[in-house]
Amino acid sequence: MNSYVQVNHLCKSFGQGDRKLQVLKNINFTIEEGEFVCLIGGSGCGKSTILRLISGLDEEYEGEIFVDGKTVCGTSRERGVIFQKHRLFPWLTVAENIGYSLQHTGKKEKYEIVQSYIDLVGLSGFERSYPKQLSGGMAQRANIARALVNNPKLLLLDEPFSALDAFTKIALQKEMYRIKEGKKSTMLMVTHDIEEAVYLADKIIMLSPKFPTGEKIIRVDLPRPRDRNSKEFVELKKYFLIIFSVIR
Ligand SMILES: Nc1ncnc2c1ncn2[C@@H]1O[C@H](COP(=O)(O)OP(=O)(O)OP(=O)(O)O)[C@@H](O)[C@H]1O
Repeated sequence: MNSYVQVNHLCKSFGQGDRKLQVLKNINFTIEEGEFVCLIGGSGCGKSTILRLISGLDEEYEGEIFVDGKTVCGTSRERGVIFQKHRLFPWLTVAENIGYSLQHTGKKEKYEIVQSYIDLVGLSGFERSYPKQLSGGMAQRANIARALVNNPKLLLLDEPFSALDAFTKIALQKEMYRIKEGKKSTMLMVTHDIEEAVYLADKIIMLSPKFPTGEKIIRVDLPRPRDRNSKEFVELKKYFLIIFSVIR
């Protein structure tokens, strides 16, 4: 059976001639339907580039990228993207931002859908607020709801919590996993935070040109809900930190 996402022999360069920079060299991995996968690696190793290629925002590469058995061709509502900084429209309210892409949905249905996502991300009471009236964590919640409203089968997240304070970050990590389980979506998240990866991921893909094939894939089999203070969690985190210190 084919995996939901299949990346085969992926290579990507920027620039040409003397200025050519090869960022990705022979990257291979798969993501199964419903899996939560984290992508980690040193700064500049090409994590965001992989996300952009899978999302279809960048279509120039060598190798193969299949999502749901089809070669990725341009962006699609089936693949939602969440960036580090929210991209809410400042002139629209939270509810209007979340419902923005539902332009062809009837008024009553649209209201119900938007409200259900507002509830899902814990923003009830802030429907009529504007982005500038929200905290960083609340804006990112609205951003997540806006991506989820299209019911994407695959959610691509580029360091979505890195600008948040530690408490908000932990709360949103928990909610992200709850949302993934509830909506049965598949998620690929880029992160610098090893603890975040060990907490969330079913599988961690480490990127480094120091690995023979450009990447190393490690399954995280800790039971859920995960306890950040358990011996197994702390040991796994230490293990990743050691590998990370060698490969970056
Ligand atoms: N549009 C572009 N044009 C030229 N070079 C680019 C472009 N996008 C990315 N790069 C280069 O590709 C490399 C990988 O960038 P990318 O953003 O994928 O890395 P990253 O692993 O996500 O980094 P970080 O963890 O610091 O965000 C970097 O050297 C970057 O300068």
